[in-house]
Amino acid sequence: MTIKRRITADERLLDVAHREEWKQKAAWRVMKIQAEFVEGFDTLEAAELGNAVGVYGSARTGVDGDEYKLGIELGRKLGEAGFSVITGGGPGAMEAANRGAADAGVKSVGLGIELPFEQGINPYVDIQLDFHYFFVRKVMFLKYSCGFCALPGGYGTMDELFESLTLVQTEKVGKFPIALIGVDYWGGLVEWLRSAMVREGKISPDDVNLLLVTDDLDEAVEHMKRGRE
Ligand SMILES: CC(C)=CCNc1ncnc2c1ncn2[C@@H]1O[C@H](COP(=O)(O)O)[C@@H](O)[C@H]1O
Repeated sequence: MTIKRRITADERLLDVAHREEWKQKAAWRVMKIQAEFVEGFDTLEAAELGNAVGVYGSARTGVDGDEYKLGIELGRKLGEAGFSVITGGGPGAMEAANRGAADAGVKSVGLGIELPFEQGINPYVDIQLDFHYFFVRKVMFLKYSCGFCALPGGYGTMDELFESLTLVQTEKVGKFPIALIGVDYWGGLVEWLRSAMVREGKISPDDVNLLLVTDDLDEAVEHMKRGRE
């Protein structure tokens, strides 16, 4: 099946090719962005998520592999520990974590995003939001989670991870545990943080300790409990 490419709201806002259109419709777009914030806050306040953990991870994780099983297990263990689970609502690792949360009977949230090639929200989400703008969606992740777990992922996962890390490092958010699940996958990145960023003085040695890197899901869940109210 071929999926038709569509122009997204983010693209219209950011792409220089749409500058003329932006000039004419700037005020309307700002209102649309505002409406997206209002809708997000309203829905997630009404959802009464309690303590929730954001789970990031690849949209491309296959349903038949060990990584997908790991995602289900993580969602389930977080749920059993009393956390709601928030993901991007897409396929792969997001779907796995939502599935585990649904198995555990806790609230399973999907912050969906409009993309040029729409994939749709995964079926294990019970509270669904659909965003046009990545930046609005990121605020929701951060406002309604008390910690994050990152399963192996690509650029999208990195973006979400480093946004969270920057906010913790700059003390914009307080206690906010972050766990990277998968020593083999993440070990090289953490090694590079030490050998390049710390060595060149771009971050302090303690900044690396803002990340827990583990294969042990129980350890990750215990770590998340440090972010609870
Ligand atoms: C196969 C494909 C491109 C599907 C896209 N469908 C998606 N649906 C929802 N969130 C997404 C999607 N792609 C990326 N993201 C966001 O970026 C992260 C995954 O990006 P990546 O696959 O690691 O880089 C997720 O945590 C999610 O919040």
